[in-house]
Amino acid sequence: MAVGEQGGAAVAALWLAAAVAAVGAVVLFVVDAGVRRLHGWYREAALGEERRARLPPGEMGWPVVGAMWAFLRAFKSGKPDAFIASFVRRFGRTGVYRTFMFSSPTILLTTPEACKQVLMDDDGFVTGWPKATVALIGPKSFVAMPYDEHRRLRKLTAAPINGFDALTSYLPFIDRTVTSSLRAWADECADGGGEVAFLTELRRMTFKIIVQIFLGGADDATMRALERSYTDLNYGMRAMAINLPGFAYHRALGARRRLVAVLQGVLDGRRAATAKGFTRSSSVDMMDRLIEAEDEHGRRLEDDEIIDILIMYLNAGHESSGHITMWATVFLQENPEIFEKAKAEQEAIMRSIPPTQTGLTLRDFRKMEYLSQVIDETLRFVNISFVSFRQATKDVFVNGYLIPKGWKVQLWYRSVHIDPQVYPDPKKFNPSRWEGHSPRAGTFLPFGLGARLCPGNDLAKLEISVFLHHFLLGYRLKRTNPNCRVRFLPHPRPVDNCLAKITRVSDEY
Ligand code: HEM
Repeated sequence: MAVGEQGGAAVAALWLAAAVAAVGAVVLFVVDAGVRRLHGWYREAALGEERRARLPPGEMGWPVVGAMWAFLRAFKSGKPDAFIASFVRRFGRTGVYRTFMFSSPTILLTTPEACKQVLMDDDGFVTGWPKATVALIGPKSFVAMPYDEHRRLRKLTAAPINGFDALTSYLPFIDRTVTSSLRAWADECADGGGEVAFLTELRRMTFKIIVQIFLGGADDATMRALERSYTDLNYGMRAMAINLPGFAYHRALGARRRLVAVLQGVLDGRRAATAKGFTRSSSVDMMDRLIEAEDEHGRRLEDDEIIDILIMYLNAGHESSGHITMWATVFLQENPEIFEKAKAEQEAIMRSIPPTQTGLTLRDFRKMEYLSQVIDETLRFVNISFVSFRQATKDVFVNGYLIPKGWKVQLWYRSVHIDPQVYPDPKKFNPSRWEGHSPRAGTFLPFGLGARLCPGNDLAKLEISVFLHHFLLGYRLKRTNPNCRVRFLPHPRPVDNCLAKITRVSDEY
């Protein structure tokens, strides 16, 4: 073949390949659009025309996965806000969108007003955690409990954690645990120039505190076993529910089985001791309260109910507090002006404490106004609980759009906290924005709102404040990888768990 002919054949082949690719792309586009439309029709047809017309904008996406890929992609690529931003871009700033996630038709709510309406409507909504999460936390815990049972057990368990008397009684233990932990880490870093995984250590510390409150403490081996299991449990919480070896969800189910076994062992020990007539020397803890609790018909809780409530509380009671303590410390250390202002406040508080007083009191804690602003700003900025789950028990209209009975609802606290209309310059860490500012209802939701408001909110703030108080007065943190990548699932954290050197800077410590 002549050279000219060869060139012509190559060009023709290129044209053919381009034509095949173009046809392929069109076919893919048509198939993709068709499958999405079919899935939408399948999920929405039963609503009938009138109700369908009132649905918020959005789409169901592909069967089975829906928006899960987009959600995981955004969070795993370090751009969590890209997920909701894509709804805003495609469907407008309605603040209410429909989609398909965690195997269910779902409504996403992203504005303070919409979140507040749903959180305050106990008649129209119950909790709606994905089935896979319920299987991990426990079907008999608060995440899946009927309304009346939830009210009763919440009352029973919340008062002993959050009231003035409860906090006063926990404060000395928190104070001791914080000071001894800081001292131990500084010693470890001093010897041979070592480092600590600051987040891992903080999670251990907050876990120790919550185990003391709920189980009256535990030996080191039990504590480590529980802690490790909780780490696996949490990784599985926001992962795809694939129960196959090698997947996070599979490991999390194994972790739950181990947690049940450990807690069953503690419970059996308590029951056996009671049967033999032994009385415990230490004071009453949450496990005792749950064992003794009776409803109005004299019914006591079964072992599996007690264990599920404990698994939930022990998890909720240490993960978020540990993470927020780490971020608040990091932000303080990264912002010298904020650090100095917070430190000056703590020094003033120390000067006001009478020499006869040992340790901090709740009165001192109440004087920590600026530190409280630092913590609120950290809660807003970090968005540790970025979303909450509900399910509609009847048709409800939000912002003029229908949430059909039975559909799941996701409340995007994260979107509320980074809305520039609510928080000007939202990507700036600025504790002073809280000075003299009482947030409008629904605009600040780090602990949720309404009947499911976090029962540990005051305890969490107390723990974090006590830690920061001692840190500001006696220690400094130097991160090994200050620009370390942040992973956003299950909670925002640096991938190196905040590897750092802790240095003691005051002789008082
Ligand atoms: C900084 C720390 C914490 C944060 C950011 C946080 C956040 C939250 C949020 C947003 C909710 C509401 C979930 C919803 O609306 O469905 C919640 C519920 C809950 N939290 Fe916390 N929490 C923290 C600390 C604690 C502590 C220390 C405890 C235990 C002592 C605790 C125990 C619980 C429990 C049991 C629930 C479920 C309440 C219910 O369904 O009635 N949390 N938390």
